[in-house]
Amino acid sequence: MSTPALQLTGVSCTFVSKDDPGQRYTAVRDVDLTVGAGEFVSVVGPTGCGKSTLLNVGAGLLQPSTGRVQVFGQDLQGINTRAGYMFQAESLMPWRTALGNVMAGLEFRGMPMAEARAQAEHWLKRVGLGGFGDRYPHQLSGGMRKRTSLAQTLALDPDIILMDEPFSALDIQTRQLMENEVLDLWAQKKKAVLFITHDLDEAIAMSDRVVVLSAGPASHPMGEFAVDLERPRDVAEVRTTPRFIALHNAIWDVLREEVLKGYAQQLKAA
Ligand SMILES: Nc1ncnc2c1ncn2[C@@H]1O[C@H](COP(=O)(O)OP(=O)(O)OP(=O)(O)O)[C@@H](O)[C@H]1O
Repeated sequence: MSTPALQLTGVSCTFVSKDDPGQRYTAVRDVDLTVGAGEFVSVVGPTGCGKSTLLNVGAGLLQPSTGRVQVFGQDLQGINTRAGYMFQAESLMPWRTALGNVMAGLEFRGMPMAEARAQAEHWLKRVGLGGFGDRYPHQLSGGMRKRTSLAQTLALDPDIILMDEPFSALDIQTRQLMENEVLDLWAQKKKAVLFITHDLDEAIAMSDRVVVLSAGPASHPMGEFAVDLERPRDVAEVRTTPRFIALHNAIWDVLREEVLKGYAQQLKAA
């Protein structure tokens, strides 16, 4: 097997509790998680189980309390420079146009201005925003802002793409369009993707593999499912196929109990 793009081995993350600074809270414990080069892996799990924590560990934004993180076989030190991120929250700079936003990362990397502009224009076109480069974020729809973020991430040509519920704020139609766009772009370049979502349908429709996390505390993977649906896929159409439904049932069997536990914990904490 080739060297994984991202490998977490025995990763645990313990925080000082937000509610009681005298207490420690172990969000994830002893997590092994691998994303192969070119593989699309989704992580699903109940709310608050530690999905974003694992993504932040993979991004190098959070150092695990114990465990090892390797990127293409090398121990990760500091920020994961081979990864690009796309988060749930809006990440565009409101004072920059769409083009300016896409150019920003390239400029920060020291790319000459003219080249950065050409690259950014290319990527805006690729995500269907060719004519919108001069618009500011507030002049774009939510879906267009997400597309701009996508162009921003892809323009940097990362080997690993980390996505934390990137489309959760979108309406269902726009969301499915974006999901299909991501799959098209992914199929062309086959980057390693670690995709975090609450939405099991989305996870199955997009991925090669779905990893199910248990409810916290000390969350850990409790099931892993290979998604053997043919590609290319249309995320709306694939949901109606018998194989999708069978996979959904199998994964939901594992996930249901954890979602209920996670929900009960939230109620207790409220
Ligand atoms: N910096 C921190 N300090 C204290 N606790 C934290 C910190 N970061 C995360 N946690 C806790 O760790 C747990 C996991 O959080 P995380 O955001 O990773 O969950 P999640 O699965 O991504 O949640 P959601 O599905 O709601 O987005 C939560 O209980 C959270 O409160």
